[in-house]
Amino acid sequence: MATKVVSVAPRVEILAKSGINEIPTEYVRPESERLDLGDAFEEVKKAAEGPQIPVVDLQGFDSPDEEVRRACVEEVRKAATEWGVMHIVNHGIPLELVEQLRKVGKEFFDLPIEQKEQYANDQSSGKIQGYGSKLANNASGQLEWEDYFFHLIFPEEKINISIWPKQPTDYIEVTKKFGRQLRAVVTKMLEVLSLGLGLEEGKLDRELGGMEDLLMQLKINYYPICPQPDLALGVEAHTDISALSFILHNMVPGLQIYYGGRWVTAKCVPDSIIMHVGDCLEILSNGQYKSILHRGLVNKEKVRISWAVFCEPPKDKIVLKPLEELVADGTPAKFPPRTFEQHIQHKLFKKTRGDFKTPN
Ligand SMILES: O=C(O)CCC(=O)C(=O)O
Ligand SMILES: [Fe+2]
Repeated sequence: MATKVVSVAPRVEILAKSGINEIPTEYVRPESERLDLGDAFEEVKKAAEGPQIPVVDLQGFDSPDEEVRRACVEEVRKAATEWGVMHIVNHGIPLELVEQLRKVGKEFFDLPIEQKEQYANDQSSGKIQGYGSKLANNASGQLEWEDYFFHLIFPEEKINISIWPKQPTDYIEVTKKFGRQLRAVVTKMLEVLSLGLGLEEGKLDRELGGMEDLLMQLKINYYPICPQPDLALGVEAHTDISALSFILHNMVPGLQIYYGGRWVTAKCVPDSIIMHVGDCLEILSNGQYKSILHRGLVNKEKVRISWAVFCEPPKDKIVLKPLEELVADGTPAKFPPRTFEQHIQHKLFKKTRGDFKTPN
């Protein structure tokens, strides 16, 4: 009888709950990477000194006063240029809705494993939406300390609701509502970022596919408690392939940004949403806005959950390249033209080859 070889991703939640004191070797990072790893709670204490991720207030952009609007654009431009990441406050999403989103996501992950497995994705057959854990994608077999749930949330016509969690029963309603609200923030941020580049305010949204084609993918990252946080990573160092990424979390620290030659741990800023510049925006802006290297630490005390929403152009419809307005004799194009799909393949190729220290 022929046996089918299936690669089953181990669920980190099961490992974490098994009571082990030492993590399996696949989760142990290489020695060079381990030098500056640590428990996220310890690292965030150290972050009190040193550089901080900028906090940007978006309220100014709605002001009737042109000066106030301009100051807001400048604040965002500076953060996107120097850091490529910022905490946004007064983003406009009702805080009760953010709380509901956190609640339904947590309730899904609180379900028994067998129930979550009914939503398992199947990466080998291209079914990437659903419940999953990282599959080793290089020879070292290196794994990350997290499970996740991944699905499209916007535009609604493109959603496949049949793969969304049915439990808790309000998951769908709350998550859809959040998707709509976040799309309004995306519109606004792309306006601000366009103006920051001296472009007309609708430019970046259109270049990325606009209301019909720009996709918003939600990834709920679930990082169980880890007995050896100084050996593991929840998410290894990477830049996001998206145009923009938004992150909410359950106020447990973990996110680190590579800035000024060292890892800076993000503080938990109440009522804020984190926004990253991703590779696509770095390309369109000809490198003016930076797609930064970041990673996720784990800890010994608390489960961390984060909600990452990746805003992406369609895979093949658009050729991404530095915008004409930003290319001149003295500032040549820094990136060759490529579709989003080609960009993904290019990055995967570099990664499987092992030279992933400076992704892009
Ligand atoms: O959990 C986080 O804070 C970051 C997650 C992340 O970088 C990602 O999912 O791409
Ligand atoms: Fe990321």
